[in-house]
Amino acid sequence: MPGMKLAGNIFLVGLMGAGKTTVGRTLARHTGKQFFDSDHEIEKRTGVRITTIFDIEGEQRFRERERDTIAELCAMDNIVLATGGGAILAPENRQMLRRHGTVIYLRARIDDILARTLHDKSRPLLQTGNPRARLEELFAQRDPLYREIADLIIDTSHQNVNVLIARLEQQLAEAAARPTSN
Ligand SMILES: Nc1ncnc2c1ncn2[C@@H]1O[C@H](COP(=O)(O)OP(=O)(O)OP(=O)(O)O)[C@@H](O)[C@H]1O
Ligand SMILES: O=C(O)C1=C[C@@H](O)[C@@H](O)[C@H](O)C1
Ligand SMILES: [Mg+2]
Repeated sequence: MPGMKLAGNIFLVGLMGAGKTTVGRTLARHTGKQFFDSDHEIEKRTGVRITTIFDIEGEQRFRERERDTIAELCAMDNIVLATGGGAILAPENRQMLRRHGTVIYLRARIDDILARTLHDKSRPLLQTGNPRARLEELFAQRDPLYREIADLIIDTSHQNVNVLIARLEQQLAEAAARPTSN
């Protein structure tokens, strides 16, 4: 729904391969907001890929970089932000995202995520012998956290990206028209 008006920031959360980057770019174009991706910002700042940060510094240091980056991006206005899949692990990030914008949880089935990420080596947490088991663990741990902060939950399975975005924009417009309940 190009031209739709929805004030403020929109934050996309969800597992790797849920479509945050893909959906976020288009949503930003349709809403006239600036698009950011926290993973890309971290890569820009460090000058290296996420996998390299994991290899050299470890996941914990990556999470610190991610926290700093999320805090800076949350201080902006009128942006669409695709967050890293694990950004919601830190309670500070969850609080920050809730406070500073509308949070959309893109929910995907494990089978879809496996298919979408099969040939992509850029996600260090999936470079294991059994990516399905890893994804099941991540889903069990994170689904409640994504839900905890979500204003909207969108199921992305069996959805062509364009249809998905149209539905998402319709729900956002409906949510914006409703009196706030929280
Ligand atoms: N609804 C969809 N249907 C089919 N393919 C999709 C859909 N959404 C995204 N994809 C494809 O899945 C892949 C992963 O999408 P994307 O990179 O946007 O996910 P992400 O949530 O940003 O992942 P990450 O957390 O790892 O950055 C891309 O190749 C994208 O084209
Ligand atoms: O799910 C995760 O923990 C991650 C997802 C990606 O977006 C990257 O932030 C990184 O690969 C870690
Ligand atoms: Mg992404």
